[in-house]
Amino acid sequence: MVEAVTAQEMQKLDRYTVDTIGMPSLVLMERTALAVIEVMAAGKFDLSNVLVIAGLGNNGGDGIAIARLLMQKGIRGDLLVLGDEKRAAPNTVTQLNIARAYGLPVQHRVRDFRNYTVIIDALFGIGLTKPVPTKLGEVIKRVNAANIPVVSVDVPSGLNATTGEILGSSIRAEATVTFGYPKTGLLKNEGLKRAGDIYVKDIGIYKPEQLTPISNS
Ligand SMILES: NC(=O)C1=CN([C@@H]2O[C@H](COP(=O)(O)OP(=O)(O)OC[C@H]3O[C@@H](n4cnc5c(N)ncnc54)[C@H](O)[C@@H]3O)[C@@H](O)[C@H]2O)[C@H](O)CC1
Ligand SMILES: [K+]
Repeated sequence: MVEAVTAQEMQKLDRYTVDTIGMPSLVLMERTALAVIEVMAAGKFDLSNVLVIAGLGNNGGDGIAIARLLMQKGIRGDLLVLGDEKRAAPNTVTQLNIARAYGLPVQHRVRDFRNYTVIIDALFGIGLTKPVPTKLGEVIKRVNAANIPVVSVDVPSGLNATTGEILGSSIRAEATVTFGYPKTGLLKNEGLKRAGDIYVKDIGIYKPEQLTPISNS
């Protein structure tokens, strides 16, 4: 497995890719969504009724893009956005506008998680640094109690992506699709127990030392 990175190291690589390489962040977000779809389509998950749970940060933005792509493939499911949309990150607002423009309904509450065959967890990603707000902690507990397979986007929500410690409460995932490099928090402490199968997907973010042109010798 390639060398793992901390949340900060990943955020630095993200900024380098956007600011120095010039890759638009929405393109990276679309690639994260396509990467998760690729894993979901590999046949290990029952896609009869998919629930995407999205937060307000860019992890949520990934989730909204995933929900839109699933709908456009004719997959039955729902998108649940948790939090006040007015406080969402800019790219997450953009993803919400795109989803609605394509006709995807956006829900803000779901009564029973047990109606779904798989849940995609896009509540929090590597940006979570403080304990999960109480209400969202309750949702995480209800998701875990529903015993439905969960696929986490980048990191199981509620985990510190660097230390693998739980910040209040955290999702227990069947699988985690993480981007660019494994996160150190997926490989130790509670992270190791809650990440499930880890898929590391290339979205075009590389360490500068790995950018040396491939010599056509
Ligand atoms: N370089 C990459 O790997 C890319 C990663 N992407 C995705 O972006 C997230 C990281 O996004 P960020 O905005 O930094 O933070 P999080 O989404 O992890 O959110 C945590 C942050 O947001 C607050 N928050 C979120 N939802 C709520 C809510 N409902 N109520 C209150 N607060 C909320 C939370 O408190 C934290 O402060 C990374 O994991 C990837 O999934 C990019 O999409 C592409 C490039
Ligand atoms: K997540």
